[in-house]
Amino acid sequence: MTSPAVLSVENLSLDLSTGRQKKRLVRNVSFQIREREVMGLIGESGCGKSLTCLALMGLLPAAIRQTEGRVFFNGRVLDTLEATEQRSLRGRKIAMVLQNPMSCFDNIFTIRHHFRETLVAHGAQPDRDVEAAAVKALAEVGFDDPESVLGLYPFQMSGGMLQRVMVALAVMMEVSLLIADEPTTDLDVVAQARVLDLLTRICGEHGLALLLVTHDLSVIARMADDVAVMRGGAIVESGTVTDIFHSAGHPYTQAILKAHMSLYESRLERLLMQSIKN
Ligand SMILES: Nc1ncnc2c1ncn2[C@@H]1O[C@H](COP(=O)(O)OP(=O)(O)OP(=O)(O)O)[C@@H](O)[C@H]1O
Repeated sequence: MTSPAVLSVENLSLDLSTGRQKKRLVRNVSFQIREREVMGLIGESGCGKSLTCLALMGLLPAAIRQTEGRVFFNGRVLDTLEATEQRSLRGRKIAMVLQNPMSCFDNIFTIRHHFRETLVAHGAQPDRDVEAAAVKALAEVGFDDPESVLGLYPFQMSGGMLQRVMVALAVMMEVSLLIADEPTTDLDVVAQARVLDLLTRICGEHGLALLLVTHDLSVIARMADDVAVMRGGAIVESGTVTDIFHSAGHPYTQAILKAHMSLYESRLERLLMQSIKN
């Protein structure tokens, strides 16, 4: 029996509207993510991946609006919920990990303050045992000394550490859906592997669904169950990773798979494979 959809996006369209400019940036995007499923979203730069994620979080820039379509979260239409209920749901049940996590933190407040504010923003009592919940979540995402992390300011932490704090906030809030928008882009390879391992482990242990945006097809091959390919604001092809990678139907998907092979099926990869075998 297939598990129910945590997120269901139906014909989502997003339009830019400024004084002079009107433009459709995302058109008729539809996909579903089920419990415990990892869905990859790939596509060329500027095709609308991040805007799609921001729309799901209710965080679109002021000039961009959702003009068509509906988003269901656990069977409930997000748009028809009261504004406060929507805000509460997004953040309490849906969390996002960004490529540039610094933009999500305020440098003048400690990590402790961010944990406290997140809980309070979603209706918890400020005197609840924030400290214990935060320490537990920070330990879960691999911090050896979580108590001391609570006293740090964001500017004292690396991008990889702040991403782990974002995942810890999601763990503490017990979200059901995590959206990771290019979580490895700004990291060195060791930190990349650490973040991907962390996402895999946390999603597995907590039964989260994951929407993973990346340009890296190896990451999709390794982590995702399904994949949707975007181009020019629309999804041109979607299906299981096995189906799409084995027999891509759309010329754009075929082109990116071919480009990936020519880039990475390289001498370096062969040498690495040999050294692993030896
Ligand atoms: N605040 C904004 N105002 C106007 N246009 C915007 C804004 N944000 C994004 N866009 C435009 O919307 C389109 C989609 O942008 P988006 O950031 O979603 O692309 P993307 O697929 O995530 O790209 P990348 O892979 O490079 O991150 C682009 O043409 C971009 O220029």
